Amino acid sequence: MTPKRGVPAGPRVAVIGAGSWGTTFGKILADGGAQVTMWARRAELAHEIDEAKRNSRYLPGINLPRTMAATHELAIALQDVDQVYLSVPSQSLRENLKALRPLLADNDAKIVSLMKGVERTTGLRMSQVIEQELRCDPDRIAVASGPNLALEIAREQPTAAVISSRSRETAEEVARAARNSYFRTFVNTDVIGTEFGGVLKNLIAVAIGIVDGVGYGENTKASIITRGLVEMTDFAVANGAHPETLQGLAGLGDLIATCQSPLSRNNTAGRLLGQGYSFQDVVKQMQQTAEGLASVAPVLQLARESEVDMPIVEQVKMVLDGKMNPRDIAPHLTTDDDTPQGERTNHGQADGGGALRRALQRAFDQFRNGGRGAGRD
Ligand SMILES: NC(=O)c1ccc[n+]([C@@H]2O[C@H](COP(=O)([O-])OP(=O)(O)OC[C@H]3O[C@@H](n4cnc5c(N)ncnc54)[C@H](O)[C@@H]3O)[C@@H](O)[C@H]2O)c1
Ligand SMILES: O=P(O)(O)OC[C@H](O)CO
Repeated sequence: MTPKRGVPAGPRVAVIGAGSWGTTFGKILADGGAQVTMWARRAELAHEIDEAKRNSRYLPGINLPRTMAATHELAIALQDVDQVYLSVPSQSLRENLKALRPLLADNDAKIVSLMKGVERTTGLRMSQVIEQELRCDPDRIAVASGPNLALEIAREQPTAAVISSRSRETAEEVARAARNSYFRTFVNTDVIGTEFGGVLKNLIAVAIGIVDGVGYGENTKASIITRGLVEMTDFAVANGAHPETLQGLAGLGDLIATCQSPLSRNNTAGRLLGQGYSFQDVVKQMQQTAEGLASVAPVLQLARESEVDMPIVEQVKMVLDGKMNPRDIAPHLTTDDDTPQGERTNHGQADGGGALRRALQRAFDQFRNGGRGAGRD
């Protein structure tokens, strides 16, 4: 790792994971004045970023800031850091945190998740996995989300995102570091809604990719996006989120970007499925992380537990499992083929307010438990 030239005055930060999003976020932070050290799994990639200021595999054609350093040694990346940003595939987060934990034992740095998946084996959100593995105060944890296609941001196209933490102070501290002339950050304290927005839009983007691959047009896609937002909101609210969060950057905003863009890996994976490739072929062809593919099953499990209908996500699972012809996905946008269903526009009204009622019941149970429980953030 070379010494940093013209060391900036901002916070010292480490970014764990040097794929397309980790590297782009490192650039956002460095361009905002932070002292950034990237950690890459492969020594050659760390060397390329550190020396050539390029990441040719994940961000071809992008020049990285001169002040950005990189290493493949975790201990070096984490030395005296104020903030740690995590950007590895969601299914590998837990194993990575086990390696981080001893190195962060004497450090109360803020920990920020940049990931948009849930853990397949537990159904936990990334901030919950962080809390468990690092055994740290949730007030130190934040998540970043929004319509954030890495390559567009690496090209410095103007973009907004939201930083969420149970502690508004933490959210603001992270938001101050993660902003610059082309990247603006808002804050909220709805960690559940912010994380689920990012997870769920991936699943709807897979559905959009599927119908695109089949050759259906804009009516089909608009129908899926609109009904998809209803599913996202019902699910998130039933699991403790605020409905407004799903109307914001981490919900609707990200849904639009991911469903519209050929840069989206989830959208691309769906398109291949729609063109007739099997799930195994799609996984083989994907060079980068498409989180939606691993999140479908745990999300549906959580949906069943919280009694939320997710007809679109159910159909994505059936296509992934080879149990539904992609051409058949669109006619099944409702759960009931015989009785016309109400198109409710206020969350929680589709089932007579059931989702809202369950969320209130959970809040009440938690209150009775003295604040302990799953919906703490
Ligand atoms: N790319 C985007 O536009 C974007 C935007 C917002 C959020 N995200 C989220 O960021 C997260 C990371 O995505 P990405 O786009 O950077 O993925 P990517 O596929 O571009 O990069 C993943 C990185 O993780 C590394 N990696 C793979 N397995 C690993 C393991 N077991 N341990 C440690 N490192 C491992 C890879 O070598 C690579 O450097 C995902 O959750 C994704 O949903 C991505
Ligand atoms: O490429 P995707 O599908 O992982 O989407 C990237 C970002 O999440 C868009 O906000």
